[in-house]
Amino acid sequence: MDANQFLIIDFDSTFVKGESLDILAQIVGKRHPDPETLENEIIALTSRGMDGSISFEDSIRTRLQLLSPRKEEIEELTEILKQEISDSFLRSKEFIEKHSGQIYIVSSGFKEFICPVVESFGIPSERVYANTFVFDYEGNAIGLDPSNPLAKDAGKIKVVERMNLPGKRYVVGDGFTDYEIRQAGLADLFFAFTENVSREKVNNLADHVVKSFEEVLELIPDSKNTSKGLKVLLLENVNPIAVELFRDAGYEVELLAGALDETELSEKIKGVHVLGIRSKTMVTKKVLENADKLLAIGAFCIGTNQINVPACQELGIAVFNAPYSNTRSVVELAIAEIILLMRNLPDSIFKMKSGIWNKSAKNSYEVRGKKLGIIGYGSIGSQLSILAEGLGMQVYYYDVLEKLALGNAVKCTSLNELLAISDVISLHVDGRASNKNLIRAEHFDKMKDGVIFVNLSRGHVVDIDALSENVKSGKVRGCAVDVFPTEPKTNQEPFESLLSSLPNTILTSHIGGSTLEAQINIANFVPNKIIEYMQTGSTANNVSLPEIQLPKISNAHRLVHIHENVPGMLAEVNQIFAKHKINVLGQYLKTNEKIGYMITSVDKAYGNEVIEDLKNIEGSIRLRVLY
Ligand SMILES: NC(=O)C1=CN([C@@H]2O[C@H](COP(=O)(O)OP(=O)(O)OC[C@H]3O[C@@H](n4cnc5c(N)ncnc54)[C@H](O)[C@@H]3O)[C@@H](O)[C@H]2O)C=CC1
Ligand SMILES: O=C(O)CCC(=O)C(=O)O
Repeated sequence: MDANQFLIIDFDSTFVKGESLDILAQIVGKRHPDPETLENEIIALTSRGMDGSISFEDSIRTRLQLLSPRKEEIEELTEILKQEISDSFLRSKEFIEKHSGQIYIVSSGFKEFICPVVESFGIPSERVYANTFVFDYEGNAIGLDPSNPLAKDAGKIKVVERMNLPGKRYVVGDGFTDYEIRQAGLADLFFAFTENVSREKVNNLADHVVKSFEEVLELIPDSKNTSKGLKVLLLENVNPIAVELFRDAGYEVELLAGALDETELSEKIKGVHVLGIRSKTMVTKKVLENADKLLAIGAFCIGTNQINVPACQELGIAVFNAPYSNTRSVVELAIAEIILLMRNLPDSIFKMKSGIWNKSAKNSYEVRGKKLGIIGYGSIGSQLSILAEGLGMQVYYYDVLEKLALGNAVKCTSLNELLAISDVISLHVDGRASNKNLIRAEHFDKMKDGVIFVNLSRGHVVDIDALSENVKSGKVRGCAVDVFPTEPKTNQEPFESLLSSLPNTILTSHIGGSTLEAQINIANFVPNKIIEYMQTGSTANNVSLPEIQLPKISNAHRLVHIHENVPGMLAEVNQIFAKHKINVLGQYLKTNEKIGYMITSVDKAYGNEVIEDLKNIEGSIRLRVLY
């Protein structure tokens, strides 16, 4: 059992073999005129209270009135109960002692006889929630403390609500009132415990019916598998491998074929822990405001401009992408398109399909010796540079960052220099907002007459009207466009573009990265990064939070604290650990200009107070208990 798991155990007929008040009836019966009737009445009232056929409040009050036990009779009961501990609990004594910090007894019985029984298992009276007797001056129990919520119907619900345990809660018991905790949404699982008694009505409601405490322990989910109950929403038809990987790791996965618009996604995102998208889904501020559970976003592509990354950063949401998985596919398409356009093939193919035979060398050129200008010399641009050189092209490039020239490529010091020199221009910048209309009318004016123009980067980077005008005028002799300012959300939606009827023009449906190889690479890469992040806190390769990759520490508990990057955070967090006598085994903090990301491994389980204290530090953004 891990630090964020808690067991809530019933006492009567669960921790001990019988119903305490039934046993008490036998003891009290020794001084009663009609012991048999008393016993039968008590047993019947117990049973009807336990299976929910009368209210618990009525059941306990009537039983107490009938019994009126004396102090020494309660002491006698305690001694009997010590001998009546359920066999499987006795066998699990070592486990209970070891994890007693996470075990609570919640019973409608009485502390007076429960505490002495469970304390021998290391469970102190503070973790026993039960009724207490009210005694008269002669030591007779005349009632029960009415202010205790357990004296009333639905008492267990109130108690567990107040306990506010910070993690997974598992209820073990044989009665309807135990199930009610789960029904109220305050427990993750309810185990109907049938080692001593089996109540059909209760069993039917349980998540698991168990014959022993060992069975409970076997069925408690491995909390290191932090994915249990977590929801993944995958959009835009990501490869099924991703679905399998998340399902294998225990996530609940929903896969949709298309993208969703802002309104649809704002609704759909509620309750989702991990969102997977490709390039079309816009993760806007509004979507994030509705993302009540979101911990991570996977962009199953290179570009992340469709995601409001700064907002994710402020909310402590990790954003992962696949920075290299489809690079080669885009480069190959760019090469293919450059060759096709240099040979004027789109028009020749069209003519042939229309029944026109036109054997001609007009407007048909080799790529060898031509000048290729690459705008954006990142992963794609620089790989295109190598392949194009292999075909005999002379490569020129322009980038806003200082980039090492590969092979014989020549760096241009300005965009205008590149535009003026190139026979072919290929765009490979990222989709940052400032790149909107990076290439517009004034830039086409600066290009050579008869230039070939390729855009496989992002639609908004080129002014489509200007491109269209320049193709029509012949300034641009041919163009290939894979990305558009507005793209259909699904394959069922129609596509319209100004460019559709232009000569020597290749239009593709944003398929630069759509090869089987690339999609398989991405579908493996992104889920694995996210699963690792969810389990260990490792942010390696994410684009929103500071990056930390961690060594595994065994026999430790780990939590993640994401906070505003303000002075003194490390000290404040560690003061809290010191205050609670928790020893730090490993700690990693990395900051960027806005936030700090801190992972701490500690030597022992921490309770709600620690978590609350950490959450209450001014500037805390998010606290995740990993294990
Ligand atoms: N059509 C498709 O299916 C695909 C499209 N892409 C697009 O290609 C883009 C580039 O991908 P990578 O090369 O992997 O990214 P990258 O980040 O490695 O390279 C982008 C380069 O562009 C440079 N840059 C940005 N703005 C610039 C500007 N205004 N002028 C000059 N240089 C500028 C950057 O400094 C960087 O070196 C992606 O961001 C994505 O939008 C990526 C994969 C598939
Ligand atoms: O394959 C896709 O859906 C998008 C590819 C892309 O544009 C990217 O990787 O940035």
